[in-house]
Amino acid sequence: MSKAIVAVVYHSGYGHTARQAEAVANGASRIEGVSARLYPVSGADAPWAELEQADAIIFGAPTYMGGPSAQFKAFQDATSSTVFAAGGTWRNKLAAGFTNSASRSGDKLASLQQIAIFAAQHGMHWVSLGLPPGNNSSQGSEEDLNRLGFFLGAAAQSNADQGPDVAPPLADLRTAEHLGARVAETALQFVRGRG
Ligand SMILES: Cc1cc2nc3c(=O)[nH]c(=O)nc-3n(C[C@H](O)[C@H](O)[C@H](O)COP(=O)(O)O)c2cc1C
Repeated sequence: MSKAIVAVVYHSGYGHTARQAEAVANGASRIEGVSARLYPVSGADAPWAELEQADAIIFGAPTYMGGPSAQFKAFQDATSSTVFAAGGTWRNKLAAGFTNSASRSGDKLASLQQIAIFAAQHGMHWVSLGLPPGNNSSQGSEEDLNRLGFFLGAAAQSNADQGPDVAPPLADLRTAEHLGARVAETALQFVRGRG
């Protein structure tokens, strides 16, 4: 049976986005035949050889000042030489993204868009969240999957005065798990299609 490797590469300054990243990886590893690997980054150093082995890379960063954190951007910029100029070695891998911030919007969309453009620069295939928006009717609630109503990737919201032990809430972690599982299933389809 075919196997697929899903890498989750993320930055987290204070631990909230790390919770989201763990949920993404848990969702991916639930899919039989998929091995999920978590890679925290905080600048230009990354396990480049291991990322090379991945069939899909899911990128995540907190939204800081309306975009991915500077530490995650430094990782992205490093790929200019380690990946792009080294032969475009991420071409045709799958990609997806997630972000977390304090406000419900907090301009998270700008971070997801930036990550999607980054993936496109590497010739990767973008996998969207694939969930309808939650909590957008009188029947909705804060417990809904995709309660923040994103399509491009998974969003989470962490109250500014709460630590990563309680934030982001379960609904956002389950949304992150959904993204991981969706990318894992798609990665298996790609791997089997190549065989
Ligand atoms: C430098 C900085 C900039 C921030 N900018 C935003 C922002 O633009 N929008 C927002 O909603 N929250 C913003 N926040 C709040 C963080 O996104 C939020 O605390 C998040 O949970 C941090 O994730 P982390 O614990 O993984 O670092 C900012 C926080 C910091 C430290």
